[in-house]
Amino acid sequence: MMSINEQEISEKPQNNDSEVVLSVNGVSKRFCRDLKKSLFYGVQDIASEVLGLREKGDKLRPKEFWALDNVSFQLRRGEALGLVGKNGSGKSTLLRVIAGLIKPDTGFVEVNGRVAPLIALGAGFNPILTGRENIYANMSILGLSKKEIDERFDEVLEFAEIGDAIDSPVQSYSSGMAARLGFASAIHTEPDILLIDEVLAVGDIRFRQKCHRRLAKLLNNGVSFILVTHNSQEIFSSCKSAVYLSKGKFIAQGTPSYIINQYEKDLFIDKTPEQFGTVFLSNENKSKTHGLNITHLLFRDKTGNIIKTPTTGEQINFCIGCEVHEKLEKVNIYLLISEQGGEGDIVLSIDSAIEGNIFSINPGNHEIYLNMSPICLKPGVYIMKVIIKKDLLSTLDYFEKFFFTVDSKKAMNRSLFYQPLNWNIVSK
Ligand SMILES: Nc1ncnc2c1ncn2[C@@H]1O[C@H](COP(=O)(O)OP(=O)(O)OP(=O)(O)O)[C@@H](O)[C@H]1O
Repeated sequence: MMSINEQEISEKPQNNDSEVVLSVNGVSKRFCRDLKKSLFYGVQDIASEVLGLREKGDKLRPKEFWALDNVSFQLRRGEALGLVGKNGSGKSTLLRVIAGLIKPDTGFVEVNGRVAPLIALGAGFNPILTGRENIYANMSILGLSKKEIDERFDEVLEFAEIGDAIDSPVQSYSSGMAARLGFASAIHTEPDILLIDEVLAVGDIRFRQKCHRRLAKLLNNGVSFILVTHNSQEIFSSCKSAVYLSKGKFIAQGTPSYIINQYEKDLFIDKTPEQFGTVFLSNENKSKTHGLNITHLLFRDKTGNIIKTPTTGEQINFCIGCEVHEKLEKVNIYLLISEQGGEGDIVLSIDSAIEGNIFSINPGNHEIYLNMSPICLKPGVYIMKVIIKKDLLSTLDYFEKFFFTVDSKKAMNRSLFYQPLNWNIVSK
């Protein structure tokens, strides 16, 4: 588990005075991968509960695992909280526990108000009932009387924009139509807390925008929501804070930019080699005939210390270590940087020759310094291809994939690159 550092604390939303509407306290939930054992444990748990012998659920039985492991956080009135984590990290399970659909094995959830869960597609609709029947069933489960539903029905229908399909069985709906109806009926129950699990992902862009506008309005009226999405942009545009879960554990809570950076970094680091941010090469079996071999690639700060992870906006030197076997003239360096996990587009292409940097290098061991002051890559994981050429054409040596991470020390504007900024107000 990541330690809560100073930055995280300083980046926590500063709304401590507002009312807590949801408090998740040390919640754990265990599941079993084995169907037979799972059924057996289910029967065992029911029997123990009936007989008042229910053991503390803090131990795993064979084939069980923690889908949620001691998760705690709070949600305040009018707060929009994004919930992020890899597939299977426990996000939906957490929402189900909060909605009261499943019982935690340890810990408890305190809710102050009405919770409207919009979990998975169709928000729990019955497929053989019509949209109309489902609205009545759904809204009454959420605590509305028939009269209240009658009064709101037209508004729900208008918001959902599904027209005549309202009288067809929900099983004939597309996933987008079911999501529209689910969202429309949930927001019209006047909830205090909305739980939104990926339902917006299936809507078309226009409907998603309409949902986000409505969510902003609800927030202003004091409604709180938890939004689960794999779309980071949605968290940026809708949420003021975010929680990061990994393997059922609470990892961190903070501003969207801090949490998404942390999450995206972890997402890609899993797939990258151990030599991350520095690489040392053995050139024992390499031919020396080209006159130069790359020995290492790394970053150094201005005093020469090796830095594994450069920080956006800070000065850094990218260093190419090389062993030169003969005097070389007209050497140029070519660097191509792309984002790991991106579309493969080059985010930064540097050809030293273009800006007139063509080097002569004597035999011996050297480090070629590229001073970046500051480094303007945004926080993320990158792959760099390094090519050293002679006479602009022949390749002396190259390194295909140098992986490195760029970190950030503070919250940053979300953009394609970092722009150093200084604001001033000048009196005229
Ligand atoms: N009823 C269940 N029985 C057994 N295992 C379950 C059950 N429900 C969920 N799990 C497991 O619990 C873990 C957490 O699942 P959960 O659906 O909460 O993850 P998630 O973060 O919502 O994932 P995704 O992003 O893919 O929707 C997964 O390993 C999943 O397979």
